[in-house]
Amino acid sequence: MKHLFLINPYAGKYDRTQEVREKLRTVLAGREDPWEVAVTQYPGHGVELVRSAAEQGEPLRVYACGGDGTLNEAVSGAAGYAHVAVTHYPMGSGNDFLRMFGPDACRFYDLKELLDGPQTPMDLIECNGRLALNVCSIGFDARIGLGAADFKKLPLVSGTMAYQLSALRTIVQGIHRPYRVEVDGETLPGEDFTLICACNGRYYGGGFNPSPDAMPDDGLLNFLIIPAVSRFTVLALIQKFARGEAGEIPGVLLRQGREMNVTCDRVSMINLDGERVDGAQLTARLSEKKVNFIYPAGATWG
Ligand SMILES: Nc1ncnc2c1ncn2[C@@H]1O[C@H](COP(=O)(O)OP(=O)(O)OP(=O)(O)O)[C@@H](O)[C@H]1O
Repeated sequence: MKHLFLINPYAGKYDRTQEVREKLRTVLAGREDPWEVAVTQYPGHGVELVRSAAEQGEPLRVYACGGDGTLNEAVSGAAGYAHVAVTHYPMGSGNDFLRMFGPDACRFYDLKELLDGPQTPMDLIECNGRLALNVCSIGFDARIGLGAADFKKLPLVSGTMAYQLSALRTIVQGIHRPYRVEVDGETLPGEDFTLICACNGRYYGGGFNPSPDAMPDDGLLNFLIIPAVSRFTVLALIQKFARGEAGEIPGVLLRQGREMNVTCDRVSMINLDGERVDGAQLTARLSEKKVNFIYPAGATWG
């Protein structure tokens, strides 16, 4: 059994590569299993590194040392390889996928818990030809979260301020847009929507909880479709969304299924586990039991 530690030096607030290397030397001292550190050099490199390690054919455990983007890359590289398993050693700013483990989420910070942890097959979302483990979305949330990058580049603008400016721009430009939404062949009623999510996990965007009941191993995706809301009610919507009460928003549509198709009237930002993909069409399809996920023994997500 080989262990591969995939480190993203750009995750979180500063580069922790050296710190992780030192920790690994201590934690792995005396163990016979071969292990290796791979540091990502550019976005997408993690997928290539994990896939080429998987193709060697021997049993492999991959530890994504970074945030949700790094976990996404590790999972995308490991998907479909039965002899490979992946876990998350959280070092990002959000680390949202792990939040569904509740009080057990903090156990992922202990490498020893992960080294011998059990594994279970989890579903993935195939989204416009890429893979996601957690949440794919389009609409108000994606425009704010992904659009913040435009403001982060400006001088004197902090991270929080970038999100506030992005929220302001999104509200001014219009909260809802015309979309055609279809879930498992059923066209959903309505023409204008605020936000559309396909959830395998439960949290995203730094703790927002669109789907408190989503289970990443139940062979189903949870879809949340929020209709058009006014500028006056958007704050109440955000609060409910953060607390996992989106189902109480008037007119909200909740579905469980295997495939959602969304057509937009223009090329839009699509959120895929916190990463940006642009398109005028979103297809989010269940990819059942596609990756093995390692967790601390006894930790639960049910
Ligand atoms: N060497 C690199 N240079 C630039 N970007 C990189 C490099 N390696 C990985 N990346 C990219 O860094 C991005 C951010 O990584 P990640 O999501 O893991 O951290 P984060 O944003 O701090 O955490 P979270 O998503 O949990 O908030 C990802 O899009 C990944 O593709």
